[in-house]
Amino acid sequence: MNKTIVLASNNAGKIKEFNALLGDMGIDVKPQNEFNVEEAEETGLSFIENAILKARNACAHTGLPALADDSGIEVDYLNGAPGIYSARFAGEHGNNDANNALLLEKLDGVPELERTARFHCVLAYMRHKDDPTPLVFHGVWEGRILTSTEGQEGFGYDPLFYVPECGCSAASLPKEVKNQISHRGKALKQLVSAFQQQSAAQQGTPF
Ligand SMILES: O=P(O)(O)OP(=O)(O)OP(=O)(O)OC[C@H]1O[C@@H](n2cnc3c(O)ncnc32)[C@H](O)[C@@H]1O
Ligand SMILES: [Mg+2]
Repeated sequence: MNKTIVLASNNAGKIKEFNALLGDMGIDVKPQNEFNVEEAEETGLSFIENAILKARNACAHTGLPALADDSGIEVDYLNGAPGIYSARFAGEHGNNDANNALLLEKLDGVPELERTARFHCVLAYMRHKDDPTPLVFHGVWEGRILTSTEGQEGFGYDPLFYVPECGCSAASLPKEVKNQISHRGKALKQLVSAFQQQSAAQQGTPF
């Protein structure tokens, strides 16, 4: 299964997680900045729409198959915010410290039981820009929002995301553990098994 796929993401944290998870599968994923792909505008109203927009944009610029990830955190007390706007919650795209500070501020004084939240990760894989049947996978990771940051690993909201099954924040988990149980890890496992099935059905012709 040696095939190059463009990874339609500019997020260094995500790219590291993808390399760790897909490298072992013999799938060569190259970030879109290696092809000077311009960032897609995320104008969709759902993770699914945005993931497809990003994948289509990378296919169009490279002529290669592309995989995109649109993800974010849904906080129940905030009626699902920041959701698809997670990267730009505090205004400036990708300012993790500002996003985390704003989340803490909005949940100030909210008791533990009402701080439930979950990460979503939607992956879209497209063979080419006009692919009429993008493959879409969705992984979810349940937890709650801490009252202060904890841990140094990961990226984004990880320092504020308490993982009940581990008894610590996502940013306190070794990366191998996060990759096994996270929203992204779950979505990627579905993708890998779809690739394997397809490859078997096509007698070795990779996806
Ligand atoms: O669109 P690309 O280029 O992939 O990079 P991005 O950072 O803009 O990515 P998104 O549009 O999907 O926004 C997702 C945001 O949700 C947060 N997020 C997603 N997955 C996360 C994870 O595993 N841990 C912590 N925060 C995460 C983080 O703040 C991301 O910036
Ligand atoms: Mg983005």
